[in-house]
Amino acid sequence: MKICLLGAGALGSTFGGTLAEAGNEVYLVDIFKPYVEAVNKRGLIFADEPDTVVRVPAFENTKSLDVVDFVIVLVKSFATREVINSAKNIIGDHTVVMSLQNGFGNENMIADVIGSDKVVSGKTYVGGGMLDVGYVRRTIKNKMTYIGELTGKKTERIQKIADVLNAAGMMTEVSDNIMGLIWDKLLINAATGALTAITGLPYGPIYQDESIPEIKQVGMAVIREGIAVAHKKNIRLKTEDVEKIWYMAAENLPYEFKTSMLQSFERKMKTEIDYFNGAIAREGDKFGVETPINKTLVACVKGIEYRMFNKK
Ligand SMILES: NC(=O)C1=CN([C@@H]2O[C@H](COP(=O)(O)OP(=O)(O)OC[C@H]3O[C@@H](n4cnc5c(N)ncnc54)[C@H](OP(=O)(O)O)[C@@H]3O)[C@@H](O)[C@H]2O)C=CC1
Ligand SMILES: CC(C)(CO)C(=O)C(=O)O
Repeated sequence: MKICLLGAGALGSTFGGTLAEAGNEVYLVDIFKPYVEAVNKRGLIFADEPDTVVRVPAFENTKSLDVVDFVIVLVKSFATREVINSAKNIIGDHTVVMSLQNGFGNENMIADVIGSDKVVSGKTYVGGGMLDVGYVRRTIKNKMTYIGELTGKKTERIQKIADVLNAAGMMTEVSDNIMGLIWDKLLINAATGALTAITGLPYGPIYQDESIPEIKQVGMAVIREGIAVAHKKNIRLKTEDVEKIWYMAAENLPYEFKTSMLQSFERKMKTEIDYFNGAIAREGDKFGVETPINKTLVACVKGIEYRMFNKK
């Protein structure tokens, strides 16, 4: 299959490189020039044991590419609209575009640009970490990816994509409830992302030691508000057990684990807060559900971002 990764950071490289290894024709597209140069010069390197080098072409944009069969969007959510607008030339009548990003709202942004008939969605528990430019740690073993049509239908095209991912060793299931899966993960990201980013704490003190009970209380309040919004939207969640969802966020993750939002702050980068707690707050406003705790966390994270980017 001819596949283009829009955004070849930690997770885009993980998916793109693994799909290329399995024999697909893969193109990695990323605006970070040193990455593109490094991958084209010495290949994409996975920190496996031992290292694996995957030869896969990388590009700074899609200008020189033709129409592909399948596009996976893996930029951070705040860059979704821009990246899809810049990649219209590779999207033909039969191209399928899938967001595997965290957060809520990416599918709508993509559909606004190319039409909803070409858009499918996915949620993944696969992990990627960029250890150095073009040098990536991938966590694939026993990590599920769920994909689905926005309509919930089990179509031939979604099954074909699942087959391609499974053939590359990425365990994938087609779901008829992709919106439910999006919200299951949204609750997890909203509960832990902002609280860890604001406090600067890894999971250990929060989950293993339970040193600060107030953090768990606030995290659970975030989840409760999210479930209330999901109810109004008729979203089918996997579980509504608030405490279970709180602990699911830390399943199989080590003491020193840092959420993606904390990692963004540590790299002095913008966060996906608008698509995590911000999305719950926006949907709450739309459906008449109060979300004061989520709104407070959005305000705190945005305040920190402002301070970071407006230093005098
Ligand atoms: N990493 C992980 O383990 C997981 C990540 N996710 C989700 O996956 C998504 C991607 O995350 P992750 O890979 O960690 O993020 P990264 O920041 O590592 O990767 C995103 C990449 O996209 C690049 N980019 C930004 N704008 C454009 C553009 N217009 N065109 C091309 N490339 C662009 C960025 O470049 P630059 O940095 O120069 O802006 C960066 O290299 C997020 O939604 C995240 O929440 C979900 C599950 C696990
Ligand atoms: C690992 C997890 C699920 C947070 O718990 C995550 O997706 C993130 O860090 O963004």
